Parts: sequence; structure tokens; C-alpha cells
Amino acid sequence: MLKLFDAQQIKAMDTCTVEKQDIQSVDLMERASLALFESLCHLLDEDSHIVIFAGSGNNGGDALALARMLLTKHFSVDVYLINPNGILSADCAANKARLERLLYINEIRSDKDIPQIEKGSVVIDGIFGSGLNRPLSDIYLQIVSVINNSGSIVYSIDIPSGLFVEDNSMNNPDGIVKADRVFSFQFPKLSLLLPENADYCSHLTILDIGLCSECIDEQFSDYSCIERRDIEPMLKKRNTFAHKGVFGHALIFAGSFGKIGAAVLSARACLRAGVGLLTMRIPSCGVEILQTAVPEAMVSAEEEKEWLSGVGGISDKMTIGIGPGIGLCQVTGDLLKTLLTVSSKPMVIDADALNLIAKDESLKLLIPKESILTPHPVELDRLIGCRCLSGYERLQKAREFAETYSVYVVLKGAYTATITPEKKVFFNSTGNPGMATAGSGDVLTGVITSLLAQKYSPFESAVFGVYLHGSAGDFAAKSKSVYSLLASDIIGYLGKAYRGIEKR
Ligand SMILES: NC(=O)C1=CN([C@@H]2O[C@H](COP(=O)(O)OP(=O)(O)OC[C@H]3O[C@@H](n4cnc5c(N)ncnc54)[C@H](O)[C@@H]3O)[C@@H](O)[C@H]2O)[C@@H](O)CC1
Ligand SMILES: Nc1ncnc2c1ncn2[C@@H]1O[C@H](COP(=O)(O)OP(=O)(O)O)[C@@H](O)[C@H]1O
Ligand SMILES: [K+]
Repeated sequence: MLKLFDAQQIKAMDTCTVEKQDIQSVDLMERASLALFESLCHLLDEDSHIVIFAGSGNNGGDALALARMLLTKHFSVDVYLINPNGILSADCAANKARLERLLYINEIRSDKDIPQIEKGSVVIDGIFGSGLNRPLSDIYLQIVSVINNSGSIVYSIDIPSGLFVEDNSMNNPDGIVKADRVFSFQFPKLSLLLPENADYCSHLTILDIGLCSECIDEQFSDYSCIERRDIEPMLKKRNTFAHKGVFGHALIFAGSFGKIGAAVLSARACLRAGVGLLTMRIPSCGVEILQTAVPEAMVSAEEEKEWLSGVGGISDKMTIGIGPGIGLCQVTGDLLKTLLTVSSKPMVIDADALNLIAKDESLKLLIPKESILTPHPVELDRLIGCRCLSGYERLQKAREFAETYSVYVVLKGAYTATITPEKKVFFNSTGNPGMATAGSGDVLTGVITSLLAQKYSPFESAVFGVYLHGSAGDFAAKSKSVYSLLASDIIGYLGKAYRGIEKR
């Protein structure tokens, strides 16, 4: 699991590593720059012209060390050191001295010194890193504008200059470098996983720079990134004598007139994710459709033709999922209230079920503890009753909600965040923009309900389900392209996603 840290913690681990490994901080900088150099070389052409912007702190030090390494490979390199106050960090100064022996370093002290960037150049952005302590102003704003308008490929060292590691709600969007790729040292930075910062990082590479693992373990973090190696051990093996009774009975409340497709998608996904038995509670207009499209599912038909109004037959043995396509009728809201009142087991709550809860404050207190709620950002805003101005604010509000109501919140998006009742956040690492298509959320509801029915814990059902769903989406995108991917394709690749998780 990759933990995410704030700027102070990054500094502390830096210092700790230098002590524990008995090295100088400039040696750690050399190691970081070497990892960057090796990774970057794969992306450069022999005749690339490289323009490096270095700041006065350690991010600038990395950039100067990188320039020296690029010279050994005979790249054409221009270096601009931005040094308006004439003060450099010790390691930046050390690398300046090393580089000066090989190359003339241009210094930018005022706006007159800012260069035009030659067309076709590759820009390396080493102006500010995790030490940024205020939004960019003056000469820095001008330099960022020159970089962003240059039309060049831009590679940022550690983090796009001008972007804070965590909260950018008060930042100036014009003072942040827009990078084609960010090479982050050791850990992703939280801000790079938030949707409002998408323009500043098209691709992310994490570079292992050998920070001491003991120093990393000592630092507490509420944020981490789930990787395949975290998911693998969660997979439950199937016993030779297993029968369908072992793999749970899911009961999904889904569909309304015109939205029976949502019920079909969640039903298929639930079965493909491995549930033993599935009953679909749907309005009667959907019975023939569902029985034809998903013969493996049982149907509990509602008396009402077009929407859900009754709970039907439920038992304690069933695991409930509710929401896909159910609409916002008052009678469906009443059904939801009854269901929340009579159930004590965790359930999966999605889509319009979340919108119904948002409309009636009293329902929130009825949600069974440890239930899994799967809102997309707009649904989350409705649920908490306020329009969040940034992904960072939304994440904090979602954490408060998860704690207040003792539930798991799966905040969907590019790096879907599973938030626990203890307010810990686990970002997902699979998935792609092809999944931004109608019905892919219904598929996720089916998958998570299936896992919960199979006795995965609520935490495992959420993070494993989100990972599996994203991984199936990645296989689907490989075959169909991100443009043409359909929610049904995600279901079609769930098997391949399982195969990818099985230990080899
Ligand atoms: N553990 C790690 O991750 C390592 C980090 N290293 C590098 O060190 C960087 C952090 O270095 P620093 O702490 O020196 O931070 P920076 O290189 O980001 O620079 C901070 C300096 O800039 C000044 N400053 C901050 N915001 C400013 C603004 N808006 N306008 C003008 N000046 C401003 C600060 O007062 C400080 O002097 C990382 O991003 C990374 O590039 C590597 O060298 C080695 C290992
Ligand atoms: N850009 C993206 N990258 C990765 N996953 C994505 C992206 N866009 C959407 N998804 C995933 O697709 C699903 C969309 O869910 P939702 O918005 O509820 O769709 P719908 O309501 O159409 O079913 C979520 O699981 C989300 O994480
Ligand atoms: K940078």
C-alpha cells in the first residue's frame, strides 16, 4: 500500500533517511535525480533540446543535478536558475557548483531575464516542489505563463511547480505548471489524485528513491493508494466441495419504468462477481426484460408496474443492494425507509437511494452501521447538503459523513476513494476514462453487493470491488478503446480481472 504524506512528513522522512542510512542530504538528492534521469531518458530523443527551470530550493537542486546527468549523455541543455533573492538551499548551491564546471547557468533575477522557449523544446520544471508555502506571484507567475504557453512537452519534478501537496482551494490556477508528466519521488501527492488538478498532471510516474522503510512506517497517514499486492490476499479461494449456498444470496432493489437496464446491469455484474444466488426486486414492467436478459437471476416482482413500493420477501440471510435506476417516487422513498428500519446488516446504497436519503434527513440515522454508500461527486454533495468547491473539500466532507454515520463511503471518480468510518481514505489505482459512461456505476453496485453477500467484510467488499471493477474496465478499454467502452463490457471482463488478481 502506498501511503500519501503531507509536506512536513516528506521532509521528516528525508531527514530520517539521511540519518539512518548515514548519508548526506546531497547524496539523497543525487539518488533522486538519478532515478529521475533514468526514467526520463526513455522519453527523450537523442536530438531533444531540453530547457531546465530550477528554483532556489531542493526541487531546483534536483533539476541542476539532472542537467549534469543529461550532459553526460550529450543532450542539448539550457539551464535557467530562478534566483531573485540570491539565496539557495545548501544542496541546490552544491549542485549549482557541480554544474557550473560543465555549463553556463543562466540566472533569472528579474523579468528581463525570462527567456522565450524555443519551439519543440522539452521543458523540465524544477522550480518548486513540496516546499511551496504560498501561491506563486511576480516573476514566478510570469515564468509559469511562459512555460504553459510554450506548446512544449513539460515534465515536472516531484510535483507541478505552484501546486500544493494537499489543499489547493485557495491557490491561483494561473500560477501552476501544466505538466504532461510528473515524476513524483517515492509517493503520489494527494493533490494529484483530485479532479480539480487534472490539468496539471496528464501522467504520473512514481520513482522509488530508496527512502528508509522504517522512516516511512513511523509516519502516520490517513491516506493511501491501494495496489494489486493489497488486493491479492483478500481474494477468497474456492473449495472443491463448494456449493451455491456458500456464496451468499444477494437481493438487489433496482429499476423503474425506462430504467430497467440499470437493474439488468447490476444483476449481471452481481452474478459475474461470483454471488451464489441473486434475487432482483423490480417493478412488474421489468419482469420479462430481466428474466430474458439475466436468466440466472430470480425475480421478486413488485405489484406496482412502474416503480418500487414494497419490500417484498426479505430474510436475514440476504445481502441487500439498493439504488440503480429506482427513481425518486415518494412510495419508493417509503420503501427505502422501511428497508433501513428493518435491516440491521450492512447494505449497499447507490444512486437514487442516496438521492432519496438526501431528501429526508431522518433516513441518514437509520442507515445500518458499516453499510457501503457509493456516491459520485454530485450525489455526495446532495447527501451532505452543500455544494463543495473542490475535490479536496468534498473528500473532507465525505470523511466527516463516514465517521458521523459509521458507514463506508465510496466516492467515485478517476481515483475512487473508499473512506472508512475511521476517516481513513484508500484511493483506487485501476480504471480509466472509458468508464465514464452510462451504467458503469450500476455495475459497481452489483459487484460490491455480490462481494458483501460472499462474506467479504464491508471494507474488503468496497476496496476489492472498486479495484476489480476498475481492472475489468482497463481490460475492456484495451479491447474496445476508451471511446467505445460500454458498461456491459466491464461486466464481460470481470472474469479476466479476477484472473489478474489470482496469485500466480
Ligand atoms: N524525500 C524526498 O521526497 C526528496 C525530495 N527532494 C526534493 O526536495 C524538494 C523539496 O525541497 P524544498 O523543501 O527545498 O522545497 P522547494 O524546492 O519547493 O523550495 C522551497 C523554497 O522556496 C520558497 N518558497 C516556497 N513557496 C514560494 C513562493 N510561492 N514564492 C517564492 N518562494 C517560495 C521557500 O521559502 C523555500 O525557500 C522536493 O519537492 C524534491 O524535489 C530530493 O532532493 C530528495 C528527496
Ligand atoms: N475517468 C475515470 N477514470 C476511472 N474511473 C472512472 C472514470 N470516470 C468514471 N469512472 C468510474 O465509472 C463509474 C461511474 O459511476 P456513476 O457516475 O455512478 O455512473 P452511472 O450513474 O452512469 O452508472 C464509477 O465507478 C467511476 O469510478
Ligand atoms: K516541480
